[in-house]
Amino acid sequence: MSTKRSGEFEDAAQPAKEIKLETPEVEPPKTGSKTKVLVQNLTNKVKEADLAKLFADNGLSVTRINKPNGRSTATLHCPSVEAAEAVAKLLDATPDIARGQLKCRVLKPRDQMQQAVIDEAENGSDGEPVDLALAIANQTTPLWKRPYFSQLFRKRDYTFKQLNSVTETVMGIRGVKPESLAKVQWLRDLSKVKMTERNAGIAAAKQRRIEALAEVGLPPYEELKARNEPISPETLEIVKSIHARIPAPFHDNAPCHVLATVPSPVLDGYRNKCEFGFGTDADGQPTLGFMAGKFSRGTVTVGPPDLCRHVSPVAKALVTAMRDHVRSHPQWPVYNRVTKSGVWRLLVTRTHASGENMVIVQYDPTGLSDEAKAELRRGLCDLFPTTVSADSPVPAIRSLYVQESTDLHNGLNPALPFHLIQGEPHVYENLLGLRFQISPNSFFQANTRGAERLYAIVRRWAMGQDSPYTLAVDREDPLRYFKGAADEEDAIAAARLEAERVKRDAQLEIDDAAATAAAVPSDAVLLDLCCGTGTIGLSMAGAFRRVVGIESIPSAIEDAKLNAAANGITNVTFHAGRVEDLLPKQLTELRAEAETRGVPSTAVAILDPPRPGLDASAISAVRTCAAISRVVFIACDLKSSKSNIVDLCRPPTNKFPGEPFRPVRAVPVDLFPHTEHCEVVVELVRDPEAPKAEPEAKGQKIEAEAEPEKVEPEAEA
Ligand SMILES: C[S@@+](CC[C@H](N)C(=O)[O-])C[C@H]1O[C@@H](n2cnc3c(N)ncnc32)[C@H](O)[C@@H]1O
Repeated sequence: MSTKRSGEFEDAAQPAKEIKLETPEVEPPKTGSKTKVLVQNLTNKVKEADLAKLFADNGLSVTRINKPNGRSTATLHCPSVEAAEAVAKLLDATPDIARGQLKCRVLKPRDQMQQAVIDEAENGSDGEPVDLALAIANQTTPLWKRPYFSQLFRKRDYTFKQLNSVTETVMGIRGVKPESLAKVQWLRDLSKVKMTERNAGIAAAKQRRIEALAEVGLPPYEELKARNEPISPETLEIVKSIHARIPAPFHDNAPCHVLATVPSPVLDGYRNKCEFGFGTDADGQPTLGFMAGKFSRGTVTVGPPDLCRHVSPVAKALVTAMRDHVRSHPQWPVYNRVTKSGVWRLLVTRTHASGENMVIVQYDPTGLSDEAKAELRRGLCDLFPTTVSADSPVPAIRSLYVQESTDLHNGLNPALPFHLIQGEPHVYENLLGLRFQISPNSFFQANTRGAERLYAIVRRWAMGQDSPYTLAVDREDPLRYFKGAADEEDAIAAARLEAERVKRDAQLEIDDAAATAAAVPSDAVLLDLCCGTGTIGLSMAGAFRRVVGIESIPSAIEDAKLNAAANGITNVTFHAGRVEDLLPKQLTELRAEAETRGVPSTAVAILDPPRPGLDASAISAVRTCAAISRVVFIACDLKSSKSNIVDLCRPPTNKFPGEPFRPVRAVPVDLFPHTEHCEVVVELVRDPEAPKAEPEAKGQKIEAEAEPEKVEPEAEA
């Protein structure tokens, strides 16, 4: 139960010191790098114009002044460290602008890699309006300026919070009798811990935090606060990350251990599928990219993906080619979402590590003659050829599709036909040694290398085994990174650490795969629920007696069957339909099979629901299926789908019969670097001491007596 007293940490979620961690060598910053001066304790009367005059009178170069009216702080952008130091010196020597003691701090310059990106944003790229590119990057990848280790901590923190709230929700479910709650073993384990034990745990965590902070040269957070001085965003970021990394045990009511976030093997250009909308840029020029802001708030300006770290260079090249094509064909205007007129609507790129690329262009055919449509399609075929010369800026496109749409809804419409206008109908991608066919409308994980890591963990956990990979990441000493963040020289050390980690990760993945290959296949049946095109079930078929995939979209099931045949996998069956409808029949088959074999049949379920989670009836079907002894739940949005975990773990009722599950471990896996999103894997097993089902209560909420004792937030900042 989080009892955070103030929003200080959240307020401090500023971009931390920008350190590139993913390449081994980082040059130390040059003194000529751009930097900022943070000023505090200015009098309210001082305006931006006063400061500008002061600097001009003294011949000092300040490129931008930001002093919000009525505030005592200012941020001054300077072209070099020397200029910033001269500015700070001048301000120190100008007492009449200060309220009490003026404080000036020259920020360390950004490291070279980030600087290059920022320079591009500030100086323009390819003629696009610069601020727009930056705004788009900030919007689509809001964490892109944070060091990667800080992004990983943030995602673990998020997982903790969501799992805490699973416990709290189960404790507060309407109508469940307190004695039923008290019989649920995982809740008992949480609540039986006495206050003294909890406080002892909290005291130990507090001490570990103090030691961790001391190692990076910082005092305890309480001491920092007691100084009554502003704490820099960088310092707060470090404190916050250390506190998140060393949670107060028992104070956090997460029902299981949350392992450290597993990093993505690729940090840049990792998305294999991107959707770019057409529109106009800030100068009214036709373009495509991402919308700057929300259409619902009246924004229609579209900006380029140039600075978006998650978009691959290949996709960016396709966007540039398409933009130039649109600008040179004014007879076909871009679609205007306000007037609902125009032609070009959407460009979807599917660019794969296999080197096979697909492009889908959506346009509005309204008012276009058959000749005009044929000409438009011919133009696209010329723009995206199937073979290209070695020096071509755009790659070869294996599959080129168009979709005609007059929908109000933006995006590809799976119900409308996709017309193949050039090349082959499918592209292929390799994943964990298997080859998967991808159609224009197929779901495929957006980060292929990240998905391999995710599936390898799921496979180990589904087999009831540890993943050497997650354990190694969890054991890693996080302070290595904080030490790296302490000063610029250490930024180089931190980058080396990161390079070491990438190398070690590659080896761990090999070890993980070898351990899986060496393991005796489980006698259990693997139920791949919400299987999409079967990637998870197929990649685990070798580890289980047989695999059953269930998916509600029939075309995905057709792809799954083709993928099984193409990879020579014969111990799988795929069924089109809803989990809640088809699972009971599987249960009957399992029973019949058990009778024939003369041994009880057990099943392990992989549950990979869509973002909002599954309907409660599907969860009820899983609970009812007594043969399912273990569930590996994969949440692409844990906040939205955690009610499924609640329903798996709550005491039995008529609506949710069967033994409840208990979460045993969880791990966030970062498939979406620089964004707030991550996948979370939770392993659940049956709770052996479950109470009997009781009728589902309708009506008022009954407070659970067995609510865990509240603990004073001793170790919380
Ligand atoms: C996050 S995707 C997972 C796809 C697949 N496991 C993979 O990794 O490629 C969720 C899938 O659940 C399917 N789905 C949604 N509701 C369902 C239901 N009630 N029964 C079966 N499948 C469902 C969706 O069509 C979608 O393919």
